[in-house]
Amino acid sequence: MHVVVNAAMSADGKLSSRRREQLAISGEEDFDRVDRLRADSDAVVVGVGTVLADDPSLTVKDETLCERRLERGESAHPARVVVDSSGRTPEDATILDDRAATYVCLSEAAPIDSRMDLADHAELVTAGEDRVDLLRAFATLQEQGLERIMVEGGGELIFSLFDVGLVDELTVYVGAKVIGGRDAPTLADGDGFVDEFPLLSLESVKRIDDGALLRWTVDS
Ligand SMILES: NC(=O)C1=CN([C@@H]2O[C@H](COP(=O)(O)OP(=O)(O)OC[C@H]3O[C@@H](n4cnc5c(N)ncnc54)[C@H](OP(=O)(O)O)[C@@H]3O)[C@@H](O)[C@H]2O)C=CC1
Ligand SMILES: Nc1nc(O)c(N)c(N[C@@H]2O[C@H](COP(=O)(O)O)[C@@H](O)[C@H]2O)n1
Repeated sequence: MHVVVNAAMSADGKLSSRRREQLAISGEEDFDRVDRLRADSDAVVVGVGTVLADDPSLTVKDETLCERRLERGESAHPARVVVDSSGRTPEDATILDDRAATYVCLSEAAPIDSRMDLADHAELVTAGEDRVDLLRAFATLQEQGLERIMVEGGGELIFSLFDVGLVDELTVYVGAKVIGGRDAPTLADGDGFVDEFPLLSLESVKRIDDGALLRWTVDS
């Protein structure tokens, strides 16, 4: 399995404002790059915080890219995965529509009613007692044939993935705006590291739109 985290942040490291509403930080060229990355993935993963804030579709937007996937014998869109310990994904969330397969990763604490509602629209993966055990959940996804994984956020999930050592690659688009706010989400939130910080090797820097795309691999 190969896990790429991709996100867009402001020049001051924020993924969104303190209102936690979806904000376009990427420009047109970067959104096209993200679309290509999705098209080259088996699954696109987000945390339930992103589903509740953004109601994303996580589908491939460019029809030519969908057609190329079909020609390769793949589904038109990669699978979508929500990491959602207690089954808070709303039943009418766009991510549960029938455009692509969806997996919801739950913990054992998820109530039976939520499970039954979600099971009508998604494959359920249960891992962990109170919180999703990411190592076990990702191992189950791999058993389902999902090898090329793209994680699109948000900051809580990204932190946890670094914490358990699941991230192979990090691509960050740094946009030309300052958002600020101590309560605004950043690229890696969670409890934060105080030692044994994950270390990265810078692989490339590219100007895109009016910002910069940074690509790192994660040191083992
Ligand atoms: N600019 C960008 O590229 C992006 C921006 N965003 C923005 O980020 C914000 C959302 O980010 P955020 O609030 O951090 O939410 P996340 O999408 O990271 O979801 C976090 C939630 O995931 C659930 N979860 C389950 N298991 C775990 C685990 N092991 N580790 C971590 N989380 C787990 C938790 O909820 P529970 O305990 O209920 O399961 C947690 O609160 C929004 O404002 C959105 O617009 C989001 C994506 C990309
Ligand atoms: N790459 C990138 N740049 C931004 O500026 C963003 N705001 C995001 N957000 C991510 O994209 C998801 C929306 O996807 P759909 O258009 O609905 O398919 C959103 O939920 C974030 O994960 N990404």
